[in-house]
Amino acid sequence: MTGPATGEDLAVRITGLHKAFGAKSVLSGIDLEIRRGEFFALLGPSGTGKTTLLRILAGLEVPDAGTVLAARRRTTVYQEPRLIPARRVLANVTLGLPPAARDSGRRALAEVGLEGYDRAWPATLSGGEAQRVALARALVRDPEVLLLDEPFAALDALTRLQMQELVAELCARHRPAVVLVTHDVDEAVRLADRVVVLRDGALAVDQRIDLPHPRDRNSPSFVGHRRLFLSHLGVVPDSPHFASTQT
Ligand SMILES: Nc1ncnc2c1ncn2[C@@H]1O[C@H](COP(=O)(O)OP(=O)(O)OP(=O)(O)O)[C@@H](O)[C@H]1O
Repeated sequence: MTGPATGEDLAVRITGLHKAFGAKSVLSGIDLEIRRGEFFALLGPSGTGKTTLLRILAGLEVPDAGTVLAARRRTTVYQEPRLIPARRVLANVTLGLPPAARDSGRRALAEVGLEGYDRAWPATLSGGEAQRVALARALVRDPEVLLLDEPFAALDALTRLQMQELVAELCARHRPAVVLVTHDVDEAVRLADRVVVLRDGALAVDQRIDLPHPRDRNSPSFVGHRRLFLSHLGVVPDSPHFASTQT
């Protein structure tokens, strides 16, 4: 069953979650609680069920067994911006909302660095700008749970870093619970309060990251966390760089 989260502090509570596609078991007995305002990252090899878990949280997929309780206002940002080409930027941001939402739509655009883009057409935007619009569209809905499904994966490396900074800033200001699905270990360690590795249908590591923001990717603690997650992902950190920076 999927329903509203109980308990004042929790944004998500998952108990005994199972999901299979045909004969293939994808999630087997997941228990997970995510607090309000917590930035939670889910790492895992390709095909382990990260997106399936996110889709279950979004209410787009139904579990075979278990209980999924989640705060009511949930919004997803995907790898691709999913804008409607025939609608201008502001109309995309406020899609489905009453006309009075236009002011908050403009404010959300300003928050993502796109002040004055209200009347632009999606086709005229760069990939990074389009993804900023997708973030504004999520923001204007004031989500209690923000679901991020590899939102930076299609961007070039520099834009990705800029977007990570933007998301860190927005989430620190608005404090939704965030569930970030990513392959990028550094992204998870840069952004999250807590990182979980999903392997073979189960949660393999559940690690808090208490480093202050902004986080220095070269600090010994950052490097230590990176090594921990890489080892749980089955990547052996044996390069000279790793050997010289490990803690
Ligand atoms: N609707 C579906 N029908 C059948 N199989 C599915 C369906 N959705 C997902 N799967 C399968 O479930 C498994 C987990 O998929 P999922 O997309 O959740 O993994 P993932 O960890 O997000 O992978 P990636 O990191 O590559 O995006 C895969 O083997 C996938 O093929």
